[in-house]
Amino acid sequence: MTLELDDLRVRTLGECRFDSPFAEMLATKRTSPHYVHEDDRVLVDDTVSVLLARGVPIDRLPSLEAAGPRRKVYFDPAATSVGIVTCGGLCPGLNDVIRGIVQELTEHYAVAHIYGFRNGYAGLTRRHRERVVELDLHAVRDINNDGGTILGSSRGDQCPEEMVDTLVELGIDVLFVIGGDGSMRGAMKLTREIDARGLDIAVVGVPKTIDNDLPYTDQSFGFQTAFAQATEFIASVFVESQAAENGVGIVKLMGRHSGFIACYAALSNNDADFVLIPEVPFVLDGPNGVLRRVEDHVRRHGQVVIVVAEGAGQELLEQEGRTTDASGNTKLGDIGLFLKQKITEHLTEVDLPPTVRYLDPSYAIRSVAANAYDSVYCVRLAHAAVHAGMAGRTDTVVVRWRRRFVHIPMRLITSHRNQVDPDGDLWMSVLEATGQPASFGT
Ligand SMILES: Nc1ncnc2c1ncn2[C@@H]1O[C@H](COP(=O)(O)OP(=O)(O)O)[C@@H](O)[C@H]1O
Ligand SMILES: O=P(O)(O)OC[C@H]1O[C@](O)(COP(=O)(O)O)[C@@H](O)[C@@H]1O
Ligand SMILES: [Mg+2]
Repeated sequence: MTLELDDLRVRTLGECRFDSPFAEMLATKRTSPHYVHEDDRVLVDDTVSVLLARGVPIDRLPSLEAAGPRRKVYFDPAATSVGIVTCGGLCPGLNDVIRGIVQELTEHYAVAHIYGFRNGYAGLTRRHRERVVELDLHAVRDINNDGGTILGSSRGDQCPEEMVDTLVELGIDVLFVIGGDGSMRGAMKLTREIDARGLDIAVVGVPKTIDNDLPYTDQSFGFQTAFAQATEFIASVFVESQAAENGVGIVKLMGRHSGFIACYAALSNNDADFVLIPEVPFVLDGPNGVLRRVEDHVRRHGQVVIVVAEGAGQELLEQEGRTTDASGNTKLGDIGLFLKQKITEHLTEVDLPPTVRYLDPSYAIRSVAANAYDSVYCVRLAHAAVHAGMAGRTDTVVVRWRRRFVHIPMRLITSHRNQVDPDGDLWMSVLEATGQPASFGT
């Protein structure tokens, strides 16, 4: 997708007329290597060749609005009510984001009310309206020490009209949606309904994905915590595989469409000999197939460790009878167990009867509390989201792009999926670290 500058402009509800609590602090600030002024913009591209190829003046290059506090805000803080909802799969750091939003809104903007909706978009429906909780500093004090989300989450479609009725009933001015691609699609339906009714409600997203598969964001929050957890499971099967004759360790990791968790976890301690991800198809049979390569490795080293992303090799599995979850995500076939079976059969056939250690840590990598790095990242995203909302930005998501916090239009975050580029440097690092071939098969 070729982006033009105008595709990157975020929507705003109107002129910012109220004094911001940060006005004094910002009065003398100018752009520096470590700060981007609110009137400045951050470039999307960062290579000379791409910038030159655009062939436009610098001020027409694709660029993003800087996130952060404004000197003036759109909403009168003392009269502002805010809602927060967390949707979709869990991710380390959800509580940190909630906490950061509540603290910033309370301590600096001193808004009138902060409401938490329970269990995702379901919490905005009529039947769950009475379960809305009021959030204050006390309610969020220690929540960063826990995984999950104090608000709960859910998948499954809800009616935008009904959800907007709830926002109106509670007098919500800004809704913060912490969620993934599905949540942002839902949030865009909310803004469409808000626009249709001519309401003055801002919707600001904080992108969440354990798989790191959302575009226009350096790396999603919680991802680092999750792959660090995954590393422990790889280390376990490595130890087991070393201790056994023809030891085979297999770890299946989350990653429906993108193999980032598998790549990073595998690189982290370099115990993996093969990494299989959705972005790089593979074949099992033949002289260059996975089975022969695994066999060669076991012959040479006496053991092997394979890390497989759950979405890898789906084309090798039975496609019939595939169902979808409540949000419409296709349920995947189990590539981990399939590989376990095929590798066991193959090694037994070639007289290398294996001892297989198979781990599927599944939810164990995403249900933990965020590590210190992710906690910092979450609180900074939370602050950015609050500033965006108070400044009347809507249909907008806050992200970190090339280490700067910026605003992007919500529709861009759902425009495509971030995937491991088989021609990119991450996959090259995986190939270097594992020594596996660039492709299996022909
Ligand atoms: N196209 C869509 N339109 C409206 N709501 C959606 C859409 N896709 C998902 N949602 C809703 O967003 C919420 C979270 O979506 P889901 O796909 O489960 O997780 P994620 O946000 O992590 O992608 C669910 O309540 C789901 O029904
Ligand atoms: O069982 P659930 O809750 O549907 O979640 C499982 C799936 O969600 C994912 O973590 C993706 O979710 P996110 O990218 O939205 O975090 C997949 O990797 C995983 O298979
Ligand atoms: Mg999703």
